[in-house]
Amino acid sequence: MKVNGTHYRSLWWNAQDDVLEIIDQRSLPYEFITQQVKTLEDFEDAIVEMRVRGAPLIGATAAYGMALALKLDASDAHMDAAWERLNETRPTAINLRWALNRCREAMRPLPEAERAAAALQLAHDIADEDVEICRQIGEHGLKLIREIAAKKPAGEPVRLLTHCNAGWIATVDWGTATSPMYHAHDAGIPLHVWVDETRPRNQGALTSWELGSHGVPHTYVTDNAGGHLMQHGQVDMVIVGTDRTTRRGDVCNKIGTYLKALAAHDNGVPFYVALPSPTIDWTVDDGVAEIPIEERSPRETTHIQGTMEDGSIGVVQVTPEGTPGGNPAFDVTPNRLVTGLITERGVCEATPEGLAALFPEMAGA
Ligand SMILES: CSC[C@H]1O[C@H](OP(=O)(O)O)[C@H](O)[C@@H]1O
Repeated sequence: MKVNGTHYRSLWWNAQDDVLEIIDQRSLPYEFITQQVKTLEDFEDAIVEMRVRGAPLIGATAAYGMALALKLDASDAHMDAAWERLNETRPTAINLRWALNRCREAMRPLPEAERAAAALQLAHDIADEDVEICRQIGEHGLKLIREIAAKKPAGEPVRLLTHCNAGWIATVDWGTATSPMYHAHDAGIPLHVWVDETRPRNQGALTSWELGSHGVPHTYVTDNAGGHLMQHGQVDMVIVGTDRTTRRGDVCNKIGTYLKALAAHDNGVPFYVALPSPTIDWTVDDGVAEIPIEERSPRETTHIQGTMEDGSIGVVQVTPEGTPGGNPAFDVTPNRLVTGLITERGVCEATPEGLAALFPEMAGA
């Protein structure tokens, strides 16, 4: 999407320097900083430290990481070692494992001399595919928003709520949850988006940065405001992203998503999940029991980053010295609380049958 009028993807290949470039999201929304990712350690750091974040973007980044590894040493042993190192970076988003497996399975049969170029091309393909998948999610989500708009007086905005950042910077472009918003805004449908702050890393500020840059009206609210807004009829639809959705439609997403789903269910508010197919884990049924939930540093909860009075980026401690912090980074929303899944192939129920109908080649695998 555009940043100050210039189109960007969240990562891109710098052919002149033969290196991957990323937007360093640790500096957003305060500063727009790009970074070259040159070594495998750089790739690991970018994912672990969330310079790149969001399930699809993590997957695309990992694909470029494998390409670099094979450029350095195209042997099976080095490919497997790189697979292990990149797979260890973050445990929950399935796109990481999906991209690593897709690369390794494609490279294994090739002669070593062909692997580096083939892996780089595959990384480009994965990035381009993600852009198209997210665009298609936008088209299918637009239909849902248009249906709501049709029931409102002319000019009255469709009021959405979203959690975390499932935006264009969580993917290669468009975003997942935000793609329907951008498509609806561009189609002239009045919108207002309630943006959850999303502690502890405050990805809601990233969503606010994105929506503001695109001119989409929004309000940044505390994580705990969503239930109140829904109780008072202020939300027409919830759209969130996902880091891993099971074959029966259980949805793993940023911590707090489950609570939004409970509030939506209690208040009869449609709760939709924007779901690119690489984010479906076809090997898992029960998300609560089977999806590994990343436990991140307690410091992310006891401290918070922001812009200081002098304009510098600073970190302040919000708890007493020595207070222990807990930081589960995701939770799982059972499929019974999900109204529908917005995929690149259309919208389906959050059920095994719904997903199998859209992805028969995967469901039966
Ligand atoms: C389009 S996937 C976005 C997904 O990823 C985020 O997690 P994180 O910021 O920790 O990478 C969050 O769960 C979003 O919904």
